[in-house]
Formats: sequence, structure tokens, C-alpha cells
Amino acid sequence: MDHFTYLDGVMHAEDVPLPRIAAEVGTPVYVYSRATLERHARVFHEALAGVPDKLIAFAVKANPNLAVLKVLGAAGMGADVVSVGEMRRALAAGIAPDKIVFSGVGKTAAEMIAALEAGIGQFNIESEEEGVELAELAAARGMTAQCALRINPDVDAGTHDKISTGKADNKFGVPISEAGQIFGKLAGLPGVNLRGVAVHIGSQLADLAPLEAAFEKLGALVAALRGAGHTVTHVDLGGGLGVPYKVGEVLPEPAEYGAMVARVTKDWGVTLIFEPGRVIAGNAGVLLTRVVRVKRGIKDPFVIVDAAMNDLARPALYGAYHHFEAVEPPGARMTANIVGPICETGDTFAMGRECDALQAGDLAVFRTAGAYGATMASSYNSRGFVAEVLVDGDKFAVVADRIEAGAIMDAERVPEWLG
Ligand SMILES: Cc1ncc(COP(=O)(O)O)c(C=O)c1O
Ligand SMILES: N[C@@H](CCCC[NH3+])C(=O)O
Repeated sequence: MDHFTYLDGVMHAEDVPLPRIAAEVGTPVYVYSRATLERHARVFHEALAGVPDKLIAFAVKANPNLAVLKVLGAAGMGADVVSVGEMRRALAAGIAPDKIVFSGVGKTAAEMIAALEAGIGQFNIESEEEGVELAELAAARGMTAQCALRINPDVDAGTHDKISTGKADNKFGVPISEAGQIFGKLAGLPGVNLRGVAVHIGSQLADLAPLEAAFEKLGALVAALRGAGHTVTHVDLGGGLGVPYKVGEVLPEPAEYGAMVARVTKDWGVTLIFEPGRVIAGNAGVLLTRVVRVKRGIKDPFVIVDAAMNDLARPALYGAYHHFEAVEPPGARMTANIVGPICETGDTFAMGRECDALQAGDLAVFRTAGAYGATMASSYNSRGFVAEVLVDGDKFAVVADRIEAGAIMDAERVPEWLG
């Protein structure tokens, strides 16, 4: 049961001390553990031992760092991508095109053409309109796109509203009530081989019941489609398995998820596709930061760190909890507001949090930052982009350079007529 514990991975399983990384690379910096990424890939794979025919495609959006993708690709994973940019990254990391699945509600014609030309394994079509357009693009090129139809099963995943994707009023997939009719229409088009269905109901799921409900609905749909004379060979069950963010928090283990999937799908006779993101990368990374100063507050002091909402957006965006602790715990504790330097009150990681007693200059980490961390960074307040480091036993490498604060990008122009 140690797959996602906090105290191994970057902080303890690797031999490179975080203070050395801070000294050599500077802070803030994301630090990922190769050993933990590989272990999570293996644990997830082993959890699905009861599923004979499968593709596990890492959700690139969770962590598109090239080195991370390379580690996961070498561990046997394919890629779930939602843009041509993610597709290019997966390919550059050596992931074979036929192990790439393209999801997303707004694929442009240019993106679909690029993915057709790259020969990706499957398009997850999110609407009738998209299916018709893809069919035309493929047929015009004498190609056949391998496709699944993404279904919106109208199941409440019980997660944060902003990352729920399977309720009827969410923008994803086609309503399950119309799925049979839309499948029939698209299956008849030249240019597509509609070979299955797909579902993804949301992220950071703390309970298997909504997933099971969605999968049951999908199973019934597969039976109905076959009853109507369609061939169904592939079903994509998406991602969504949650991870613990709080010490001691208990979430469904991958093994429990795998057992449920094997039970629900045992008679389906299809290749199953999985798109895990957070469960693979979340607890394989931390955001390493330094305390700039501690400011007296009316109630609790403000611990001002050099990381901010532009580096780790989840607390500001979803009110998300990230465990915060000193790299070298002083023993003493304090209650503090943990904030970044950005000029918005939203740049707050935690209010009234009990944590290690920290002083200016101390190093600390936000845990569980390997997924939806660096990938959601921005340069707001002209802070530049955070660096990323991969640790592997007794060595480490910078795998994404810091873009310095206030850097003027090649892409930026001041028109001559401004004088
Ligand atoms: C289509 C799709 N697949 C996979 C994922 C990965 O989800 P998670 O990181 O929760 O496993 C997402 C994000 O929620 C998604 O939108
Ligand atoms: N960005 C979200 C997850 C979104 C999942 C993408 N479908 C998070 O940080 O929790």
C-alpha cells in the first residue's frame, strides 16, 4: 500500500538532496523522481493484470515534460493527447503513433490533419459535427481514421465542478441517450472506422462508484450497438483516479480500481484503453520553494514563498490542498498563511495552515505537484516560467530551463509605428 505515500519519491527515495538542487538550479523549481514515475507506471499496469487486452495511455496534459514522457514511454505507456502540441511532444519522446489517442472537444481541422498524417492510433470523437468533419478530412486524403465515440454518461463524478466532465451539462462527449443514433450515422461514413466508445467522467475521483456506474452504462451501450449490428472492438475508459494530497488521506488504490474494471468488463471482449494522468505523475513530483520572508499578520503570520499561483495554479483555481513542509524540519510548528508574491489575494496556497515553523531563507516543498503543476504555469506578473528537474538515484538534470522573470520572448514585437 505504499504506492502513493508521500515520504518516498523525491524527498526520500532518491539520493540527491533538495538543498543541492536549490543551490544549483535556484527556486522555485519542480522536482520529479524517475523511480517514482516508473513505479507508478508499473503499479498501474499490474493493477490491470485482470484485463487481457489493453493500452495504457498517459494523459499528457498532467505532465507534458519531455523527459517525463520519455520515462513513461519507455515504461510501456502510450499517450492520451488533447492538442497537436501534446501529440508532437509524445512523438518526440519516442511514443509510437499507434499508441496515441487524441481526445478533446475542439480539435481543429489542422490538428486532425496533423494527427491523420502522424498515423495516430485513435481519435476520440466528441460530437457528431466533429465526426463528420474528420470523416471528410480523412476521406479526402484516402485515409481511414480509427475512431471511438466519446459518450457523456450523465454521471456525477463527485469531484470539483471545474474538473467534472461526465454530467449532462458538461461540454464533453455526446449524450448517452443519442449515442446509438449518432454512432449509426458516423459508422456509415467513408474515412472513419468507428470501432468503439470512450468515456471520461472527471479527475481526482475519490470514489470508484461513479466510475463503475459510468462503465456499466457503457457496457449496456456496447451491447445495444452490437445488437444494432455494429462491431465494437475498443472501449476507452479514460482516467480520473484520485490521489492523496493530505497525509493520511485514503483513496481507492489502483488495485481496487483494476479489480472493479476487470469485473465490470469481463464479458465485453474488447481492447480497453486507459488514460491515467494524476495517479501516475501527481505524487512523483514536488514544487521546491524558498521562504522570501515571514511577515507579521493581524492573526497568523504570512509565510511568503518564492513560488506563486503562476507556478502552481491549483490552489488559486480550485481551492486545492497541497501539503506544505520544510525540507529540513526544524521540529517547531506554527500556524501560518502561506502565500506567493503575486499581486492578487488569490495567490494564497493556504490560510491558517499548521506547518513547520519557517524562517526567511528556509526551503520547503509543496507535495503532489507532479501532475497539473508546471503544465499549468503562466508568466503572470512577468515572473517567467519555473524550471523542472528530474532526479534519478544519485544524479539529476534540468529538464526544463527556467525562463527568467521579465524575459522578452522572441515571439514578442513592438510595432515600428510606435516609434
Ligand atoms: C479525456 C481525458 N482523459 C484523461 C484525463 C486524465 O485524468 P486524470 O489525470 O484524472 O487521470 C483527463 C483529465 O481529466 C481527460 O480529460
Ligand atoms: N487541471 C486539473 C485537472 C483537469 C483534468 C483534465 N481533464 C487539476 O489540476 O486538478
